[in-house]
Amino acid sequence: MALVLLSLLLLLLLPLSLLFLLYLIVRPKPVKIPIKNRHVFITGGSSGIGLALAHRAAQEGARVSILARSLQKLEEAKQSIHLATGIEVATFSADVRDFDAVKKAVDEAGPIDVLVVNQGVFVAQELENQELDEIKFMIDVNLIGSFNMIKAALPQMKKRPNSGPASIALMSSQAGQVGIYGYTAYSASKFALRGLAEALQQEVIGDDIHVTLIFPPDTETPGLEEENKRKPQLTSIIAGSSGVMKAEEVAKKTLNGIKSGSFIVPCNFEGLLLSLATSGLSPQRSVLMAFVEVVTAGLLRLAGLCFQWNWYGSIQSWHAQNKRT
Ligand SMILES: NC(=O)C1=CN([C@@H]2O[C@H](COP(=O)(O)OP(=O)(O)OC[C@H]3O[C@@H](n4cnc5c(N)ncnc54)[C@H](OP(=O)(O)O)[C@@H]3O)[C@@H](O)[C@H]2O)C=CC1
Ligand SMILES: CCCCCCCCCCCCCCCC(=O)[C@@H](N)CO
Repeated sequence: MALVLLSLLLLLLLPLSLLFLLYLIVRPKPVKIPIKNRHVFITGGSSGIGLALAHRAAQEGARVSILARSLQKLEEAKQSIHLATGIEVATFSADVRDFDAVKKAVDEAGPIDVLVVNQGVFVAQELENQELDEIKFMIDVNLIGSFNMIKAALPQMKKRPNSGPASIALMSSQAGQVGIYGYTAYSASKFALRGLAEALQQEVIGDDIHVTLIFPPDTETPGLEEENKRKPQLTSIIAGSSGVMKAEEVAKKTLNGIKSGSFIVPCNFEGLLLSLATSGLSPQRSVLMAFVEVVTAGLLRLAGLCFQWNWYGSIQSWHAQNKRT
């Protein structure tokens, strides 16, 4: 018994002292990215999570710009935000796949303090049945569109006049942390954002720009409603492990994550476990979170394996059932 306790103590003390040493060497400074009176530019801000975020940012006194394709949806969003907050948001109609259009919008909007790259499209289907056009569509909008946005906004962001810290936030998905049945193209597009973000953070930290990656679970939005009309049963079963959130809740987590300059922002409890289990070599500003990552790593690998076993069990029984009928 005493031996077990001693080894447990050692197990905790070792990472703790290592982290303390690291802390002494690195001393991460906490960041505070203000929102009030700053220019927040949100792509996909006319619907769902982006719209909820635009509402929230406006409420907190930001100057808000939203970009999306449909003029009608943009106009409706503008009116709903005006009705709720009395604030006029600027709207820009552009397709993120069109760099020139995006560049024009960004130039018109003026220097950005907080860029939220949130536009995204998703159609769940088995790769075998999904048309290549649809696969390319998701990669183009979710990934190349994000490159276009960042490339267009970055030069101005670096020259921003009010010299407070700035933020580039990317809306990934829990399907960007773990591959899910039916999401080959979508998961690929969202995993890719992480590579982009990790590399970009090293490039822009010198300009006091902080990169944030948000990983929501299924979220009640017009986009999800559309997706649910044709979703493989197994996609729903596996994604069901993480429940469904409201767009407003995700928007709140997102804005708080941006303000604290967090690199990774989980949105619910399952998301926290998932982020800990997949922390990899991502930057971590919070010493407390770093500690939690280190001491829970082994256990969370076990938890992750249990989820995988469970999912493969579901896949197996689904196949067994579908052969019988
Ligand atoms: N809802 C969910 O379950 C989850 C969503 N996410 C991610 O959150 C983000 C927002 O999703 P959600 O709110 O559900 O989506 P919605 O479908 O409700 O809204 C998508 C927004 O993106 C805009 N958009 C789509 N394509 C383009 C384009 N080519 N150029 C410019 N704007 C575009 C849309 O406007 P318009 O069509 O007029 O262009 C709209 O404003 C996405 O990146 C999604 O992958 C992550 C996890 C879960
Ligand atoms: C250590 C163990 C952690 C376990 C928790 C695992 C839960 C994973 C569930 C993943 C759900 C993915 C939903 C994607 C939603 C989305 O992006 C779409 N609605 C848009 O297509």
